[in-house]
Amino acid sequence: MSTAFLTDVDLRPATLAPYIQHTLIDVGVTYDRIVAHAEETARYGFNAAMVPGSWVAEVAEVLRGTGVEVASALDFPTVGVTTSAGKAAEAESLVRAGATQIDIGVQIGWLKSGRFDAFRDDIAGVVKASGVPVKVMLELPLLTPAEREAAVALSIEAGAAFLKNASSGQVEVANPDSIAYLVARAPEGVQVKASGSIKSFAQALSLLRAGAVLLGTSAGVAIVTDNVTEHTTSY
Ligand SMILES: O=C[C@H](O)COP(=O)(O)O
Repeated sequence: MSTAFLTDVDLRPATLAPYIQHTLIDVGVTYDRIVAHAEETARYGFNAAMVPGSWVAEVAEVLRGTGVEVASALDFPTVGVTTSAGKAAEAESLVRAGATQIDIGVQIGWLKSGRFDAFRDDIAGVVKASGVPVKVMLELPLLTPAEREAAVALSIEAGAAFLKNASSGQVEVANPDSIAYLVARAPEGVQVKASGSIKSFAQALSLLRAGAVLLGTSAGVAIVTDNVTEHTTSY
């Protein structure tokens, strides 16, 4: 995915749609809501519909033939509670159901306990079992500087396709500094996804300018229609 458009003169909210992963991971999501979300994802031309694993098959069915990706998140929102074997098995079943990308919560408790091999192998197990691009949710604000360095290096070693600053806005409001930190450490072939309370076109643009190539947000429609009341237009 290229960010060449960022130098274009035609920078409008709608041009960001292909960079947005349209997210709906709420408790109690119904069939009607999930189908509407999938249809909306295709209608606005978002990169992917990011949905709970339990609805992946239905979303894949709606999006069949549209070219829109189907993404899901493992061990989320309960980050760090799922076993490695459970994650790998779930990853395999999500891909069988139609997921083409997987985001995963990582075991930062293991990292903080010095269990580096276990931390890496937990991610590698999902990479191997899924065979699709895996995005690692690093929860950067919860890590010390040394833990951040280790988490990034171990994720890359494990085969992560994307480094992601955080799983949600409860952990971090996505910001250009975190994205630049990850971009500076991502080798060729590894990219950066921004996530966490991305609510406005201006904020989205600042994250892309920092080097993110994907934005995970539940406010995709507001961003691409620039229908966000709280932001002051400064782009
Ligand atoms: O990766 C996606 C995030 O969970 C999006 O959630 P949010 O828009 O509520 O921050």
